[in-house]
Amino acid sequence: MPPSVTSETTAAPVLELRELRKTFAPRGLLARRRGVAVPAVDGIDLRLEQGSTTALVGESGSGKSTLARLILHLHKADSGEILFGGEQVQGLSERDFRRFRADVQMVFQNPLTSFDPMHTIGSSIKETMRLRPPAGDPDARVRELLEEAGLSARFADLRPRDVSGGELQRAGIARALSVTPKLVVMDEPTSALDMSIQGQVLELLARLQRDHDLTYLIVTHDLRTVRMVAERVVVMYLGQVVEEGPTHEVFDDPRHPYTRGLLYAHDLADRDAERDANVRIRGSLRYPTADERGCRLVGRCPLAVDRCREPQPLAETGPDRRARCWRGAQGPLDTAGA
Ligand SMILES: Nc1ncnc2c1ncn2[C@@H]1O[C@H](COP(=O)(O)OP(=O)(O)OP(=O)(O)O)[C@@H](O)[C@H]1O
Repeated sequence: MPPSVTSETTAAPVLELRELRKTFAPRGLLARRRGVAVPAVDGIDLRLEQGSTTALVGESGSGKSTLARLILHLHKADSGEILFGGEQVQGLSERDFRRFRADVQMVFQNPLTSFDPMHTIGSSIKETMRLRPPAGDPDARVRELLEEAGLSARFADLRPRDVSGGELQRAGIARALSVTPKLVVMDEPTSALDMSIQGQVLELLARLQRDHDLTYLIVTHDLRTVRMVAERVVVMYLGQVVEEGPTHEVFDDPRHPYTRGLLYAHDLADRDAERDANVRIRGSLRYPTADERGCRLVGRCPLAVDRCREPQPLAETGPDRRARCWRGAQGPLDTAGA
């Protein structure tokens, strides 16, 4: 999905996050194994430009969903700032907050659980539309929205269980658009769908983005989709951004071993047995202990050396690119010395 506008203006980004942080109270076995409480979102900075698509990737537990929920105000941040169109969301009046709630919409992974099974698709869309009522007849607007999402008007009278997964996801997209949002946050928008349908839904999203100048933030594990649709990618590990930049640059020349390991695990990097040992990220998420201040990947990284035990800033690795690895800051991972 290329951006619909290539703007060279200095207009405020649609969304900006500054030093956003959220820690949950420890729970369960995993928490007991942790040496120290690690924030689910740990000082994240992010800018989303109008009309762009950014993908948020990382293993389960890296904090992607928490970040999405903080943006949608489904969680309250412990600290940091969220700016929407240059305005602090925390300080908005009730009326302006209602406007913000309409401007930022969500498309869920599983449309079956996000639609009320007792209501028709049309009445669910009308319910959302109450946040920003249309100028004309709401029923006519529902039909128009469904048609725009590639569904006939008769879908308004059907219930979620009477339609296919792909059709319901289209209805979910129509529902998100019903309040003319500026930013749409999507959590694995196609992963619950058959392969054959996934492409069609991605095409629909691309068309709607062009037609409405929408900004997309896509949370996903599917790096192939990221390569197809997102011009920017943000890689998270244990609550931190470890790498970010233009997708094709990051995928062609990853500057953090974690990014390279993810690409390798998804068969998006050259594979052979010799390379395996230098590239593969070992084991599963491991939380740092209280005395560990360096790279959070250190126990799993095939390239780790003593220097990695020092704090690693998110360093420039090129125009509009950053990585949290001293090695990547020096150059491509295969050439930087230890
Ligand atoms: N409501 C909550 N209460 C306590 N801990 C939570 C809560 N939500 C998330 N966490 C913890 O925060 C960390 C980040 O989780 P999060 O769901 O944001 O990761 P994720 O990258 O989105 O994973 P997934 O891809 O599986 O959705 C995890 O350690 C998780 O256990």
